[in-house]
Amino acid sequence: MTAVRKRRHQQALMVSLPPPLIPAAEFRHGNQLPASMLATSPDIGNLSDLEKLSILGHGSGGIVYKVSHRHTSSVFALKVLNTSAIPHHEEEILKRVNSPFIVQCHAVLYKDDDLCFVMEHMEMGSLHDVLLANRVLMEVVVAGVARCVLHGLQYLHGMQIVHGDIKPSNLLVNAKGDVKIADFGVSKVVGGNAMDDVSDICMGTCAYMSPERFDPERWGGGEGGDGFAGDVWSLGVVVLECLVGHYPLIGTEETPDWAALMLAICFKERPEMPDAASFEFCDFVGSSLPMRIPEQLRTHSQCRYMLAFMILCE
Ligand SMILES: Nc1ncnc2c1ncn2[C@@H]1O[C@H](COP(=O)(O)OP(=O)(O)OP(=O)(O)O)[C@@H](O)[C@H]1O
Repeated sequence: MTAVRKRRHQQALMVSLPPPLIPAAEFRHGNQLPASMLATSPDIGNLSDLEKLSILGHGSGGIVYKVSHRHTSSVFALKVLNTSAIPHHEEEILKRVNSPFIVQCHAVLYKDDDLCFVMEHMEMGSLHDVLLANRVLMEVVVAGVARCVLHGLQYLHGMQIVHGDIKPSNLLVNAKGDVKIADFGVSKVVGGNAMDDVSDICMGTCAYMSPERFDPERWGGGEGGDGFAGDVWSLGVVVLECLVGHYPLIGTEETPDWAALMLAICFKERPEMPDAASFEFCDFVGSSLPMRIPEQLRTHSQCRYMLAFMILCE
């Protein structure tokens, strides 16, 4: 079995991504951030300025189109949400954030019942699409993904924003291989110094939820929980998934229903690491997904965030 796994790993398809933004050596030694290369927002005042080219994807609340700006020929992604399904804080958060690690929103437009976000177009689609095409990613690529997402989370958390739904389909990849965080449909701005009850955060996708989001009362996510560490937990699951090529917390033969996920997330021992994974990789994932740590430690969940980030940047 071990030999098969090793062979499978060695056969990992060469990823069609360009080399990661941050090479593996920097993953260990933590050099400076790449310079921010934010595009200046063009003047998009009207939906009629945009020509629909194709459909990029469907989400729970709407459709995302690839569009072209009629005057400049610049290409964007247009996310159209029906207002009856408006996610709570998406508009407010998108207008607030500006980071090379977050998918940029150039304009917010309204038409009848539709709320439309003109977004930076991420040419390679989501990390979910990349995984479907490549099955697994090499560790050096996964390290670049982890670093980009952690920088994005550090930025969001610094602005008191809990993303709440970090998963492969919400991490988008551009033509250069940069990975950026998208979709603030269930995000929340945490108020002032007094952290809100994390159970108040709209629920993201079950499979990537941390124990305290899954079961706040049992795992210290209620009063005193801050919700930030849950984003880092989700990243840990994503990172492991990229390396093993499937959702890593339950077996491929198991049905990922609520009960199976609850048992795996809240009660399982540490997930099995791939044989070929480096010590640093195992350490990073272990810090993001500290299964079975004492309950009182979970309430200081910011520790988990700091720990994961420090290990990555040391
Ligand atoms: N800026 C973008 N550039 C390129 N493709 C995009 C962009 N934004 C979204 N997409 C594509 O559209 C899909 C749907 O995105 P959307 O944010 O609406 O929903 P989702 O995150 O997939 O689902 P849900 O909102 O239900 O969690 C994404 O998975 C991605 O493939």
